[in-house]
Amino acid sequence: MLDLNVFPPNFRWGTATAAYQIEGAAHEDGRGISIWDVFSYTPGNVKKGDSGDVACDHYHRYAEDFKLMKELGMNSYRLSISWPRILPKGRGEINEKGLAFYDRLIDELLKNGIEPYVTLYHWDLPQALQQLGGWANRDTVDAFEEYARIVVNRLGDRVKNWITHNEPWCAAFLGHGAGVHAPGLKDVGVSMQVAHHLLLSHGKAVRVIKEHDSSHKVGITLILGPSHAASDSPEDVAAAARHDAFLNTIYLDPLYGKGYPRVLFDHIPALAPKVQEGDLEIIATETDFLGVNYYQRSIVKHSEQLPFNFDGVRPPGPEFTFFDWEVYPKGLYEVLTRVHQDYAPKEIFITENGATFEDTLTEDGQVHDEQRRFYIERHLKSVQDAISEGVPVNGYFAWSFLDNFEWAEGFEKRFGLVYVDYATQNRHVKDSGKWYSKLVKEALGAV
Ligand SMILES: OC[C@H]1NNC[C@@H](O)[C@@H]1O
Repeated sequence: MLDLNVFPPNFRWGTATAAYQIEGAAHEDGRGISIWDVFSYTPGNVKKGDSGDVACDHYHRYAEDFKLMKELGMNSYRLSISWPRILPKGRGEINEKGLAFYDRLIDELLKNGIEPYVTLYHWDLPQALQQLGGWANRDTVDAFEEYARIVVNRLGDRVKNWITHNEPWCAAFLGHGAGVHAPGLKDVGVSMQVAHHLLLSHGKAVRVIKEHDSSHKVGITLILGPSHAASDSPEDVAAAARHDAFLNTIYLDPLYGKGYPRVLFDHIPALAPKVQEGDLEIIATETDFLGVNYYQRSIVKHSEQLPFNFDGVRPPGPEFTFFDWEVYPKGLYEVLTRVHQDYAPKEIFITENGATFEDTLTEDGQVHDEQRRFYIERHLKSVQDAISEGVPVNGYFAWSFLDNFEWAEGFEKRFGLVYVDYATQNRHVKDSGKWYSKLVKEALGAV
C-alpha cells in the first residue's frame, strides 16, 4: 500500500496536540482563566462535566512524554501555547512562570531531537478578553499581535516553525454560530465577523514573526474537507458550492489574496463581516506553508434551512468512526490536489489527521486498535498519491500523540496513538502507535 520512497527525505513525521487538551495544571503557576475553562465549568456543555483541569497532566509529565515520543522515532511535534499562561488577563502583565514553562518544554523537545511546530492559538482565549467581547471585538486582534510578539521574542531562538491559528472555522462557527464550543454563542453574523478578526490577527502575527526573523516559517492551519453535492440537481450543486465557501474558501480565498467568496456572501449579504480598508491586504500577507487538518468530507443538499439554505446528508460510509464521522480517505487527496491547484501554497503540512474508536486497555496494557491503524494507513496513501502528482506535502502530524480532552465530548473520544489511563496517568502505546513508529523509523532510515 505505502511506498515510503515517495515521501521527501526531509519529510516531517510527528503528532499534534493542543495546550488545553493535554496540559492540565489549569490553575497553577499563574495561569489565567480561558474561555474553555468557563465553557467546561458550565453544566451541560461538556460530556460528563469533563474539563481540562488535569487532562493528561502534561504540564508535569512532558519530559516522560517527549522521551516516549523520541523512542517512537518521530522527528517533529506540533503543540500549542496557552495564551492565558503567558498573559493571564490576555494583555498587559506577563506571567513569567508561564513563559518559563514553555522554555522548559521547548528545551526538552530539542534535547530529544524533535523539531517543534508551535501553534499560537488553539482556541483557549483568555476569559478577560472575552469579557471585552472576545474575537467579536476588533481590539482582540491587537491583543493577539502583542501576545504573538511576546511568545516569538521568548521562544524564537529555538522555535522556527509557527502556526498562527488552528482551525478558525471551529473557533468562529462552532464557538460563535453553533454555540457548541467556547464561548458558546449562537449568532451566525457574529461568527462571520469573528472569522474576519481571526484572519486579520493571523496576518498581523505573520508580520510579527517575519520581523523577528525572516527565516522562520509561518503558516495557518485550516480544517478542510470536500463538499459533495447530494445529487446533480442545480439546487444541490449550488448548495454544495455555498457549503464549500462556508467551510473552505471563506478562509482559503482571503488568505491567498482573493477576498471573500461571493458565492456565500451574495447569499447572506447581511451576515458579511465588516472589512476595513487594508484588512484584506494584511490577511493575504505571504506565508510559507498551509497546515491542512483533514477528518472527513461533507455531502450537502439544498434546504429551506436559513441562513445558508444547505443541509448535510449522512454519507454512505460504510465505515464510520466513534465520532460517527465517515471514513473517507479519498477526501484528503481531493483537498490536497484542490488546494495545490487553486492556491499553490509553497508547502503543505498535514497538521492533523486521525480517528476515534472505542479503545479498550487489555489486562496486559495493550490497545488493539486496528481500525485506527488502517485509517491512518489509507490517509497516508492519499498523501502519497498527492505527492506523486506534485503536491508539496512535507509533513504529517497524526492527531493525536495522546488521548486527550476532546472538547465538548470530554475524555470519552480517544484520538491518541498512545492510550492515557486517566486514573493513573499511565501511558500505553496502542498498536496504531507501534505501527506508526515502525513506519516513521523506516521512512527516516532509522531501522
Ligand atoms: O476533533 C479532533 C481534533 N480536530 N481538530 C482540532 C483538535 O483540537 C481536535 O481535538
